[in-house]
Amino acid sequence: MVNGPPSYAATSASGPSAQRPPLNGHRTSSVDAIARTKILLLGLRRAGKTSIQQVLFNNLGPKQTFYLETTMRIVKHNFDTVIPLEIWDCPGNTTVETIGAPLSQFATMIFVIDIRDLYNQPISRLVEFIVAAYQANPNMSLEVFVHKAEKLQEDDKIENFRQIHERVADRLLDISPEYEQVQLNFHLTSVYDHSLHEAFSKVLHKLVDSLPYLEDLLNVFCANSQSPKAFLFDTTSRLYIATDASPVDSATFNLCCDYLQMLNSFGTLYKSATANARRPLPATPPPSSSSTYSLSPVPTRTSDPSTPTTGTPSPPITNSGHELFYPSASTSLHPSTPGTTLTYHLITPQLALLALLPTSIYEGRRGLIEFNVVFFREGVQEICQVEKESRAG
Ligand SMILES: Nc1nc2c(ncn2[C@@H]2O[C@H](COP(=O)(O)OP(=O)(O)OP(=O)(O)O)[C@@H](O)[C@H]2O)c(=O)[nH]1
Repeated sequence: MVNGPPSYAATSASGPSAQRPPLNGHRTSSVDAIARTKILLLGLRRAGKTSIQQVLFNNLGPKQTFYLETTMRIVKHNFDTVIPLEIWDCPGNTTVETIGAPLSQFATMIFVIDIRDLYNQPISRLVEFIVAAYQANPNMSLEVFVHKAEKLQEDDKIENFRQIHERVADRLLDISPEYEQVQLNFHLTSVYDHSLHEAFSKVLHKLVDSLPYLEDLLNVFCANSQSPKAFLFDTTSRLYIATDASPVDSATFNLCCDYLQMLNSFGTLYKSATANARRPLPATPPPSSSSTYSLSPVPTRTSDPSTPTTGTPSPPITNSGHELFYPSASTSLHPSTPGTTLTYHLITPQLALLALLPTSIYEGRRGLIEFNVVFFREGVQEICQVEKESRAG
């Protein structure tokens, strides 16, 4: 049974603005004067740092990374999602001394190690950075991406991963027993599958102060829509910003990633003059992000529940003719009864709700699903607004 519209009164009234924890590791960038959360991307030469940044945030195809040039100096990349990020892509020879900024400025340090690199050098460099980062800011998230994982067979992959983990822990312990308590997070990643997206999503979760509120909204949406799983995705990077309380299984996550990729790739094919005509556009477009989608205003109700959309996306909203996004779309995953439908609803210009729904609910109770989406959207937009206000100036 699908319930009525959820009430977000508690979340809104006492929520993000009232109880927000202080922002950690945020500093105002001199360029756009908003507090960007800084992420340090480190690792030896050819480890895959630039590939990671480009695949996630610049829509570069995994095979295209082959042609990336060596990074010679630190490059700062801005990316706007639910929080504004500043990612520092460092050259392979960067050391604690040459980084040119206090480590306390960074909210997260990601160190990339090639999974086949079991030698001393990357581990020594990693340990050096961990010690310096821990001393500068014990609350900094320390993440290790054991990268290019797809290159090895399953057994070797696990074994190398374990060895890298063990060697880092041993080296830290050799320096001082104090470092036993350092919280290190290891992830197996590759640009050739969605492991990179899943790992980076987990990194992002630690940086989003409003995560509990977003999760609450997703839990309410799932409960009221009989959805077994729902994600709030960043549409461009395909990182999930939050999910409901049920466990994330990689197969579902991959499916959502693939679906988003398909919508992103085929977007231009669905360019529709009628969509333009239906929705008034602002006289001056809002400031754009590095997202490939435009920052158009999101209507409070994006699709007409009476129009079936199963299997095909709704016409996209376009802004200035070349950038566009879909207000909603859906696809049937298991055509046989009872069946599951994967739905997509744009929530803000950067964020989309992807939810699994029983097909019978999706087809029989569309009005209520759409109604729940409207309430979810209002909650998320309010949270985003609070995030934005807290960082402005
Ligand atoms: N097999 C595989 N190759 C990868 C992966 N990620 C990156 N590469 C390759 O690794 C090589 C180096 O990638 P880069 O992104 O330039 O590495 P980097 O760490 O930025 O290197 P520097 O700029 O020299 O510091 C390229 O040929 C990429 O195609 C991966 O997940 N799997």
